Amino acid sequence: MRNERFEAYYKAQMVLSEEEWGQFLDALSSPLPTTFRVAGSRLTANSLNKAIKEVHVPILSNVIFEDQKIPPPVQLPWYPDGLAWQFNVPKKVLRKSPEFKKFHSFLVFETEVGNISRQEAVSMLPPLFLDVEPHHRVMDMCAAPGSKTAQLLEALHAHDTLTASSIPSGLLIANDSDYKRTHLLIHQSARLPSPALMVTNLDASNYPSMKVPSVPTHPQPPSSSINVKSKLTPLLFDRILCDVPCSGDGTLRKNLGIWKTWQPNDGNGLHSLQLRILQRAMKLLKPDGRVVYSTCSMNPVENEAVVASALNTNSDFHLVDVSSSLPSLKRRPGLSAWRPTADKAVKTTYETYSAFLEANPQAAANTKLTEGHWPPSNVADLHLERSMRIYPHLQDSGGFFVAVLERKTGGPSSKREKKRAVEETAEGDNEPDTKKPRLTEETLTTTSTPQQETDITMMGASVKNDDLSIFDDAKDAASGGAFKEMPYTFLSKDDPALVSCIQRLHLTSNFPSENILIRNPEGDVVRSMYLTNSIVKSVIQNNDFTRIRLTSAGTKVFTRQEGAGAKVHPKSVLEETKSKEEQDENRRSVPSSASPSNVGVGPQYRILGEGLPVVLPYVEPTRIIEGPMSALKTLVESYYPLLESFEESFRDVIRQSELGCHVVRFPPGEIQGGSLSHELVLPIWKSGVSMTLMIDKKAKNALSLRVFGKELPSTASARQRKTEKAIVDAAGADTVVLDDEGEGGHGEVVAEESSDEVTVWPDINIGSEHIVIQGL
Ligand SMILES: C[S@@+](CC[C@H](N)C(=O)[O-])C[C@H]1O[C@@H](n2cnc3c(N)ncnc32)[C@H](O)[C@@H]1O
Repeated sequence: MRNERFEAYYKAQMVLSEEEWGQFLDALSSPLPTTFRVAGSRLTANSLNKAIKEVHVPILSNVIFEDQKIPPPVQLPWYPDGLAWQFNVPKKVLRKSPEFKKFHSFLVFETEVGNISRQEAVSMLPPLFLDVEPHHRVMDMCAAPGSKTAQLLEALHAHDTLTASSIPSGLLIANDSDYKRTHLLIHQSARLPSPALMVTNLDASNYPSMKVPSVPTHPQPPSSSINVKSKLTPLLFDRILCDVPCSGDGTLRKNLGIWKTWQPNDGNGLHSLQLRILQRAMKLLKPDGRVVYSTCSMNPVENEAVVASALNTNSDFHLVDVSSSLPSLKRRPGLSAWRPTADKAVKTTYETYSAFLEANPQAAANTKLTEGHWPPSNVADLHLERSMRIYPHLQDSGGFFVAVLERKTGGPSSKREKKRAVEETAEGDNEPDTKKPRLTEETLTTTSTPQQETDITMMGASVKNDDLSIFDDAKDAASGGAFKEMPYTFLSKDDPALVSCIQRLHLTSNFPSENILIRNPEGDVVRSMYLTNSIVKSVIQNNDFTRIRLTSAGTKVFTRQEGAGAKVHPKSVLEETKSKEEQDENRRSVPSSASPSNVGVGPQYRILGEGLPVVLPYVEPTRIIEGPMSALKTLVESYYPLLESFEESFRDVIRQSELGCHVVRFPPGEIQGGSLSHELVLPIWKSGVSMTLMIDKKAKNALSLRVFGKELPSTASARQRKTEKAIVDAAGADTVVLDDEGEGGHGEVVAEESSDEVTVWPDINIGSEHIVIQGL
């Protein structure tokens, strides 16, 4: 793979010595190793990582394929806690070696349930340098498809336990200007459900200011709540990630199309948008806050030039020296000299903007090049060497750039100065400033001709004229284009449906029911209820959701259960068969706010599998049923197992329980053919004569593989479900109907799969505007 323009351009930038140049080109033309990260909160991640290290790696260490020893996966030395891995084996080995095939299935299933994230090694870096803590207010300005958002969420959730999720006091707003891609983002982040997450669809370069009530520093008299509205202050962030759209030449090893199309105007055209995004981030940052700017491009015009211009327009900021963080990461310092060009053939490059103008007198009007594309005269003062460049040959990765910026600690120190900085930061920027003139040097980007735009290669994917979503969507978002999301309505704590739901699910009185929202205008209780944390609620209540183009907030925790089995009434058959003591016990758990008229009637809700970790800390401990390994096996292997199929002690407890949703805890244990290394807590649904595990099919598969070492039989599953349901129906009992995701509720559609099918392992391709599903 060669591209003369690419070589001429990068030689002119003097990014590497003669000696390294050959290694650089060799690495660029060899296949990129596969990398993945063990995701989730630290405790679960460490437990799965242990299994990779102690179970999978030893098996994979002795694989001989076609007389060749195949190297096992190795940990990336620089990633904290050894949670990131790399392996480089041909696809043939993954398909044909039984050991690797099994490992591959394990990776696929664990990825599907969110425990593993297939992610390029270098893409894992920016969130690490952002250093997020659970109380931080964080913004991910260009977030889709969301691999870094997932890492940021994990950092917010650092206090999660093995089975329960914490509710962080912080906030993560993940934004992307491409509406479709915000849905990818929502899908991705559903793997780590968080009440602290909001997703918006705005042009980051023009991100509007939001307001939240200021936190009182002294206890307030009760009457002060009247003035809450007047005490709104701009929402500023502790941490902002600007992983901006870029030309993506750092992804050449996997986006091979870039070899054909690469030319210097790719980066030239993106510089102004990148700069505006970074400048907006700097404005939205708290004093002492941190911004990480990153690209998967090696072009200084998209990297050091952007950072230098941003620093020169906001003297409060400096580049942080992070050379001692992640000491095993091999990196090169940022450049202080580079030579842009507008010449597609890269015959000439220019040391200064004036040299360029002198040689091309007409250029000023016709190119996107501005003075800001060149090193500024004060380049030495900016310490661009503190930013970092990752080249592919350094540690067999993609190419990448990261810069860490902070507001100067010696900046506004007195109280008054700090206050002024906050006001200057966001006050007066309340409306999207589409009409405000952009920095004069940058106007050309947004006014580029369609032909110029066609030439731009975005992040590795060739952009066709009608594919320029970043330009279109940015305009759309900034001008408040059509936005068709449903409103966000918080339920009153006394809402009868909510009270009834909480009572039936046996949640404790400290459950934050004031933070439950639904998505419809009238506040009618519909199918799903979402939980947010207090800061998310505050942002929603104090900002028009259409203005901030809010596409998602919080996490879905309860869903209405459809199906005959869901229509439970206090005088259900079961209740009538209970002893008086049991009935009294049930009544005692009704919260005091629940009036007799609104308890036990109306729709049945259940806790969603994905919402359970968030709700678990609030489930009445005495209501959590202890389950044996044999029960777990039966629940995993069958869809509607009859109560008779469970061992006696468990069966008796279940028989005594009400119809509806229950939470079962399975302690670590062993059974023939299975071993559970750590506690598991799962939602089940009890119908008249059967019981169903309420997790989706993918999660069930991952569980089966992890605990019982085998995948569920794929060809049999749909048929098996129908047969089991028929048996249950024949017994005259109500069943809960599993939906197409296996989560229960919408009717049943399960695709039959061919057992020969090669399962694909999704790759969230950071180097592309598009999510790429790749078979290995
Ligand atoms: C490099 S990708 C982000 C990758 C992402 N951070 C991740 O790790 O998965 C750049 C993203 O910026 C979005 N984008 C482009 N222009 C934008 C703008 N003006 N404002 C916000 N997002 C923008 C693109 O839609 C794209 O999803």
